[in-house]
Amino acid sequence: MSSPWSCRKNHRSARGVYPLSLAGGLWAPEPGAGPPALIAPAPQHVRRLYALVSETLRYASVLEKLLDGAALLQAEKKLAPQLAKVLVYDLLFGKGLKCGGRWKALARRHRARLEAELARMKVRHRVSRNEDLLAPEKAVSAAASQVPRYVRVNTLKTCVDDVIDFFKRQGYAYLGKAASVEELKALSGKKFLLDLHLPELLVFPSQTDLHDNLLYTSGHIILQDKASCLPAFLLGPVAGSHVIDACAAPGNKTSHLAAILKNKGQIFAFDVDPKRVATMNTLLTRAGVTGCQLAQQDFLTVDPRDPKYSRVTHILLDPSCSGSGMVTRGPGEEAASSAERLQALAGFQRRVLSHALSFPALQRLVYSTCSLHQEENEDVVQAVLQEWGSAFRLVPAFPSWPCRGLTAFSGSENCLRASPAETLTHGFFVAVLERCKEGAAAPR
Ligand SMILES: C[S@@+](CC[C@H](N)C(=O)[O-])C[C@H]1O[C@@H](n2cnc3c(N)ncnc32)[C@H](O)[C@@H]1O
Repeated sequence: MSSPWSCRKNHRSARGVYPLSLAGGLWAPEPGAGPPALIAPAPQHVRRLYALVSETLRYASVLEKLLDGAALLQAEKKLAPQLAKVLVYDLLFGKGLKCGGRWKALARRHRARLEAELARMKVRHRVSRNEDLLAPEKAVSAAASQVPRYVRVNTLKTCVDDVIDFFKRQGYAYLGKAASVEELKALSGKKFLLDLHLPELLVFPSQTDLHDNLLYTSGHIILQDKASCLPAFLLGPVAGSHVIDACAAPGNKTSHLAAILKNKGQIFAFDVDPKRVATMNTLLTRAGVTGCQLAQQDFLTVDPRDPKYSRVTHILLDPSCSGSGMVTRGPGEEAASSAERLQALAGFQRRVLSHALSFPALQRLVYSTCSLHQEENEDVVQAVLQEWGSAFRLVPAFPSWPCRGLTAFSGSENCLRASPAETLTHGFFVAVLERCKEGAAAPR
């Protein structure tokens, strides 16, 4: 931006002048045109120049990501980064390039790639307006403060009616079953509702702290986000089933599975992290879970042909992910989801999902992440389904759930997504896979 820009009234390009356009568009010098003739700027052009520069600066971080994504500076080695930002700002967000010559031609050459990158960015951030790209972190934390306190009743130890009575005795007003997400959003003070989607979930205002509550410390209630209750609910094994929880610690979904199974059947729970396994052991005991074999083991090393797992019909797979959907995270943390890290995570997620599908008696599997990234969600599901040919299919996950998978491939709307803004939950993704009747037994 340190170039000696000056303004001129008419729109014609002229060698040797560095004019900025009328109406906020950019005029740029012909490369190699020699030193500019200095033209005294008219006041209205100074205002437009100022507006262009300050708007470019306002969008600087978005523009940097667009330049990176489209690899513009790698493709155009002579293009200075600051000039690139102004050009791209004007091309995509301004009034359209009004400059002539080589810069305009350069920007137009990359237009399709830049526009595609902008479209992808909007899909990733689930926004439709350019403005909304400016401070996604702010938008997320504002939405996060609206996420209610969800309380899952642990039916291994108590029932919904008893918990409602308990809270009423503690001075909370019970407002019945919610009819809409708006009702959840409007909750305040010492009031609570029964959730509209999940039968054993109570909903309190977001500031409600129940960590010291007797029902929590005794394992009668579990403080678990609504989205995180979806995987076990949608896996829905009948009592007596054999189920694997592949990446299980700290075990909220495992104890939910045990509640759905009424402690009848068998859960094989694995986690690679010894500390998390120790915590999980304590929490499962507190929740009254029996019939669960917990192993500190890399799930990828578990042998699907071991006769021990010959009756496993259901698998819950909630692998490590970027966590970009977790709304309690600090604003800077999203930056850690570099392309490299995402690629590594997605590679692991594909391997672990494919491994899970190789259990011979498997009928139904739920894959979930608390990530917003398509790379860890729809893309993983698509790649593994392709790998397995016609052996497994994606089935509609909770058809009445309002927020669906991104349109990444045909059928991806069968997946569901959750977000603070749309479903008043953490950001989350769920896919439900079922074995096809005539399906092949091994991946292609
Ligand atoms: C998202 S967390 C699981 C949360 C858990 N499902 C719950 O609801 O409480 C992912 C877990 O996967 C575990 N993990 C990562 N790689 C693994 C592997 N190869 N085998 C088993 N567990 C793994 C991590 O240690 C972590 O505890």
